[in-house]
Amino acid sequence: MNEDVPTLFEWAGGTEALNRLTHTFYGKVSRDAIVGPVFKNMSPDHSAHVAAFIGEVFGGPKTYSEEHGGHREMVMHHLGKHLSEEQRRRWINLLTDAADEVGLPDDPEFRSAFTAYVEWGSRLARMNSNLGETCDPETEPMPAWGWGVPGGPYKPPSAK
Ligand code: HEM
Repeated sequence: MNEDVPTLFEWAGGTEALNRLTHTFYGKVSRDAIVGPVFKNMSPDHSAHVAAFIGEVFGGPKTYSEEHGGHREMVMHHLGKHLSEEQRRRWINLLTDAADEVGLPDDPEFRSAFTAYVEWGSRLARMNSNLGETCDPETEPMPAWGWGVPGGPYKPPSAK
């Protein structure tokens, strides 16, 4: 990728913005009747860990890999949770609400990449949650997400 192109992590606003996102999001999750019950035992660090995970996927620091067990650990957290499609969809809807509420960039390019990643990741999380012991998390590398087909950050028409 061209060195002048910011990563999704940088464009999102870095660690501080992603922490704001997940903090607001898990507040909504914990109050929600559909998805709240599966998170009733989440740790106080949960939102910071998920922010670190997403940040790393988006090209930020490798904090989740270096300090929180890496991709394998994330997959392991979902095994046996038996998530339903209704719960996954609510998770996505609440995350999108939180993204708007905390003012994550709302340009078409960023939201396309963001939504593609969480749609993909949440479907894998749901699949893994129903796999039980047949899942081998070792074979799943940490994903690295980019801008995708839109091809880079939004540029206002006058800057093109
Ligand atoms: C892109 C999608 C997703 C990502 C990146 C993600 C990431 C993570 C991470 C990093 C953890 C471990 C947190 C920690 O270390 O404390 C975790 C745990 C968990 N996730 Fe996800 N997740 C995703 C989707 C989902 C969805 C769609 C659901 C449910 C509808 C879900 C339910 C859970 C649950 C129940 C836990 C364990 C909570 C506990 O410790 O009790 N995840 N997730």
